Amino acid sequence: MKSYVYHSATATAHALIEHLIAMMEREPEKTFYFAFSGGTTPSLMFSIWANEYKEATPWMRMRIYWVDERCVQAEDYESNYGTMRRLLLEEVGMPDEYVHPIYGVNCPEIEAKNYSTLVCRTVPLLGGFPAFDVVLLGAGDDGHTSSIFPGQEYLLSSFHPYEVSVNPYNGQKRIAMTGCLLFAAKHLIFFITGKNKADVVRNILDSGDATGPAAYVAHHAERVELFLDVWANGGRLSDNQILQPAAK
Ligand SMILES: O=C1O[C@H](COP(=O)(O)O)[C@@H](O)[C@H](O)[C@H]1O
Repeated sequence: MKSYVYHSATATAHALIEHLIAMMEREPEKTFYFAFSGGTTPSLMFSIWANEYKEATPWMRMRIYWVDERCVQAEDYESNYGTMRRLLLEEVGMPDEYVHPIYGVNCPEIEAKNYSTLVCRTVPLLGGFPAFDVVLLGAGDDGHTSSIFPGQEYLLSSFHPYEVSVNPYNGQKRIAMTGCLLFAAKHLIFFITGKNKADVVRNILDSGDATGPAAYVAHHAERVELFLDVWANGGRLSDNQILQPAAK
């Protein structure tokens, strides 16, 4: 596992975008299959990407999928697809045929099956499973990742690519990428910022027992990278430098 720590969420987002663009530049003939997470953390990255890297990004070689979705309509502020569409995809003119949303408004059980079928049909297989080039993950401060919450670890060993999960805090249904795709990804990248994530990041970086889905995935997947801001890393920019929060 490699971790990269930057002095702010903005700097982390810049570094991650540049990392992804560099990855695509190294293979100029290749089409890249991305699965993006939702939540609030990637919103900053989407805005920076649209505003500062529109010309530098090979959009036509990107295929866009989602790690997870909340079962709401795309116009809802909670929609992971709706957020990325508004902040990034519409801004850069990404063609619809390259974008594969999870339809949160559909019956969750049917949508999980349909999306699993779509992913199996369109994402190149490796060892019998669809293998995304990049799966971008976040983590909740309770240790959830994708939409796999603590107590739902059985989804990590599911052979269905996507399954229905439930947000235990409000009963909202979700559609979540499960272990069979998470562990098949060529690059699994966590993008985590903010001091409320420091405990979960410590658990991810700690080689001891994982205490939640995010740490479990990080400990058991290959080629895991963490893009962190200093606050998610417990105030540490490096092993010997501990920052204090700036006074407001
Ligand atoms: O509910 C979700 O939470 C996590 C973390 O979200 P954040 O708002 O704390 O950034 C996210 O990775 C996941 O995709 C999302 O649906």
